[in-house]
Amino acid sequence: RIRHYKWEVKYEYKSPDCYKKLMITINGRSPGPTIMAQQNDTIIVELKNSLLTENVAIHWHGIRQIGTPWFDGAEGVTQCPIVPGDTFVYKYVVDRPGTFLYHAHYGMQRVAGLYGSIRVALPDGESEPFSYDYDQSVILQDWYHKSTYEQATGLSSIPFGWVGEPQSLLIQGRGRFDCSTPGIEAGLCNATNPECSPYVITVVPGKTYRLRISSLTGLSALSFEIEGHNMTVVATDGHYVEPFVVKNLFIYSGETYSVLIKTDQDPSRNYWASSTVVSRNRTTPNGLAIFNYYPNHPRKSPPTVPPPGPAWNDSAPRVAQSLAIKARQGYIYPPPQTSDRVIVLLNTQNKFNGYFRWSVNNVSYNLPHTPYLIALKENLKHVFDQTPPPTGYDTLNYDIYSPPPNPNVTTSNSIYRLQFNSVVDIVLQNANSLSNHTSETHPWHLHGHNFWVMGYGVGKYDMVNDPKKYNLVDPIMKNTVPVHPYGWTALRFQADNPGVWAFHCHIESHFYMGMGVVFEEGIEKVGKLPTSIMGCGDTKGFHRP
Ligand SMILES: O=C1O[C@H]([C@@H](O)CO)C(O)=C1O
Repeated sequence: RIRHYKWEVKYEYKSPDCYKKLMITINGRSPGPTIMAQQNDTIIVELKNSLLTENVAIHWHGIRQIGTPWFDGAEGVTQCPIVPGDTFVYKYVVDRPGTFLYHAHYGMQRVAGLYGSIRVALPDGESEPFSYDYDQSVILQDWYHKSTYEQATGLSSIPFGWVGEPQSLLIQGRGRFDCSTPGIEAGLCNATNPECSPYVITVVPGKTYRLRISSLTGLSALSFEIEGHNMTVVATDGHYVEPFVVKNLFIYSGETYSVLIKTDQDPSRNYWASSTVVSRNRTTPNGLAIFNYYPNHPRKSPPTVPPPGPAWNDSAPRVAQSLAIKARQGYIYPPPQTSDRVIVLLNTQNKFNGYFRWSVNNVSYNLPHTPYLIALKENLKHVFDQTPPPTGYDTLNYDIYSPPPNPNVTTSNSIYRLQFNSVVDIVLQNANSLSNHTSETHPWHLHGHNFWVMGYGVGKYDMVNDPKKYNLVDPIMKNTVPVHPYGWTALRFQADNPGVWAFHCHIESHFYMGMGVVFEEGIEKVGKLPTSIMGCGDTKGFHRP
């Protein structure tokens, strides 16, 4: 089956949290339309860029793009940007059932509202290993009143202008900023605007709901809960999880979870659904939606105060949740028991020529102007640094509990070239940032693959002993995974998807500040590139037949 979408991307004034600002919409909406498909369908999205003065590119987050690496949507990696006025056609197969996402992958555009979800159902005749009566998707987001241009300019200025904590948290595109905050210009914030009335999840008593919860925050790690209701986690990133029950779900930018919720509480009232910032000293109020028991009025406020959420600085329950996620019995894809190569990636905040940057093994990442996929296929060796980036750091002497001793780094656009079909282990090692006693949570997202999550640990990764603790039996497969403060996370994947794939921190400002790497595998197996991805950098003129 072919699912054909026509999207127009443009700026519009919106008030998702009652405060009026420019937002990027798809066909007038943010979140954009949900792509509904069945496994093995072909998705065609005809995207018209009506942003007037701004390029665009859209990444299909969690879709592996097998055989179509040129439609991954990572600007600078797999395609040239789509220029204003142009229409670009994405065409790819959704090869796995589950919940996935799409979002802008150009500059810091995602945080302007250009995102949505993809829901892929099982083929006819197949059924899920759990049952439910209703199925609903909710995207969590954090929201800033400064434009992405102001944010990006601050991040790349001296003195450094940090984006700061978000002004509000959105649940399915709706949040609430306090319009009586001092200093707000008259007329910009209107608490009675229907655009910012809380999102309502209406439920019938005595049923089971599947809630597909995803996060596309720009910065925040979140805890999500529904007052008085437990949630049974059953899937993440398109893979079934051995079920476990939580009161609150920790979710990081780029992750998706399916949970089951029984509507078995007092049906005479409504309940709060709430998102709370964790892992950073929060100043943002909780995001609130209404979990509405039919037939109560959907706007009737619950009689209770919203749940405060967990303590922001207690990382133990977050690590515990990470450790609890295992592949579901009967749906286990056993990992290769050994790997061919180990790449350790030290995550640090540093400076380069006085600019704040994030880096991996002391190299801060810059995207080239000519996309790698085209450069590699056409053998344009001069467009990026051909020296491979470092595969580790000084594990013996580096103290992950102190700010970097040499805070200065280099920048590079070089890439890791992986042997086709080889098994690669990646160890993400977290450390102290430039501020004392601070280590942040970074959600890392890999394009083109699902990886096995082999293990998590606190402290410095031990090359000899920690691999012995890997889960070789039932590790979950995911596409996005957190590395916890002062901790490490180990992943394994098979380099079996010909193409060029980004791997980066999903915090929008951190990727913008250099927190990412790129892998190449099997470039010689990549088919003929479509000319539509060309036209920028050294590929100018390539689009002529
Ligand atoms: O990249 C970042 O910069 C700030 C801070 O470290 C410096 O202001 C912060 O919290 C980040 O995540």
